[in-house]
Amino acid sequence: MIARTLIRGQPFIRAFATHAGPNTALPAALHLKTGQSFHGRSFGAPRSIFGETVFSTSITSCKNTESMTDPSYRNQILVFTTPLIGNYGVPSNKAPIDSQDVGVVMESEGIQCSAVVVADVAEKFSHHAAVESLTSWCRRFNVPGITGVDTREITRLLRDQGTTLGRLAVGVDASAPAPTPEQYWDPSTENLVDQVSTKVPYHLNPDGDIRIAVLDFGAKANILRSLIRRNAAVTVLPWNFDFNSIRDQYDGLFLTNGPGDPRHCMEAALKLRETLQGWGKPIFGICMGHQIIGMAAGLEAYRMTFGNRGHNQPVLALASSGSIKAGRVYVTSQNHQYALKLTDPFPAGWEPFFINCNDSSVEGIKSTEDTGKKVWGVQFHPESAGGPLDTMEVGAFHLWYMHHLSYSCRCSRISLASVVPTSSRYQRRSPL
Ligand SMILES: NC(=O)CC[C@H](N)C(=O)O
Repeated sequence: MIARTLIRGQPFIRAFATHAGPNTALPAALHLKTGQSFHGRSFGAPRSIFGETVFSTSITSCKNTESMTDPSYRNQILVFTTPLIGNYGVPSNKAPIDSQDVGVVMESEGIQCSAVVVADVAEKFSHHAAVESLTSWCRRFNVPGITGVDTREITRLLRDQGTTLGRLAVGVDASAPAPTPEQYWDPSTENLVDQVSTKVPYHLNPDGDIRIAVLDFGAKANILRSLIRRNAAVTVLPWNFDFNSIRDQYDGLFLTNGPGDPRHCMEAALKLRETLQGWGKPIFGICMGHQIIGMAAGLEAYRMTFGNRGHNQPVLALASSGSIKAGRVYVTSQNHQYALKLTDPFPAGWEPFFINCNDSSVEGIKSTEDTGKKVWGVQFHPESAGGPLDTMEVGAFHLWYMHHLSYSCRCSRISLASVVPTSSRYQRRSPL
């Protein structure tokens, strides 16, 4: 069969034949709260859901399983801008029993996003590690998908109007009228972290040579893997655990990624403020963890109109640290809707570390050297999975200095004013 799609507005015939869905597929419709509807075919679970519609510009379609199992995508309807998804199939999620691993191959036990939107889903797949199709995997986890829609048009809308509440209607629901604006459910009103964080503390690699406590806001498995593969003994704690009561047992504290609005986790930021005042050991956070560190430092978190999702987000380093050099741009993996507000000057004792080259949002913060503290957070995902490894060293270096408990960051800095435009004109549009 020949599939038709559009490349840059021109009809384009794709002459390979692996990806046509079954003709028996149910109808499906993606409705946006802003009034637009897109009609296509259903794949995966035959059920209708509400969620927040977001797009990812990741072009590594074989890594879609890593995005879909990332707990930070919880309750989101994920639109892939890569048109053909599923041709690599889905691997088994069981990690080898004898490895020093976290037990899963992907980023968590199952699919975390609430639905997926794919221009052209592949029913047939081919990869040495694949055990099932995207469709059957989605069905097993009760996650619906829609295919046969123009994801470029949906993405163009989202990049102009911002992340939008949506409903994926499947089967008879697809021909029912679209919901009224009041009927859309907004996941950002809920504390999603509380739904995905571990309920009880647990240990990984207990014989490791440094002891790291991890506050779990919805940890991606690769963050935990990255720590234990560097031989850290890891204790994973619920997001709102009172770390201050046990902090003397640890060499460092790590705050993970996680879904939703960080302001629902103010409780954790206030506890961290206490930690920052009385505990001099290294603290590092990724994405949600970085936002919590920022809120503890006195910065404000806000909801971005567009968010950044993809594995091709450029960030500029403003300070040198380890192998990271001020003035260099790094390509990073990202998945966030919220950010820390850029203020100039920063709160005393803190400085911006990275800045997004597209929209000037804060991509990293760190404690200043004069404070003697060893704290930093990055908005992007240095651990990748999926994404580029450019900034792996940010995490690895941090772990290294956690281990040696020394801190050196004496190189040049770039002033914020020299790189961030004073006008807001660069921030009006999502940079796709
Ligand atoms: N990947 C993450 O940790 C996401 C952080 C937060 N939930 C946001 O959307 O900004």
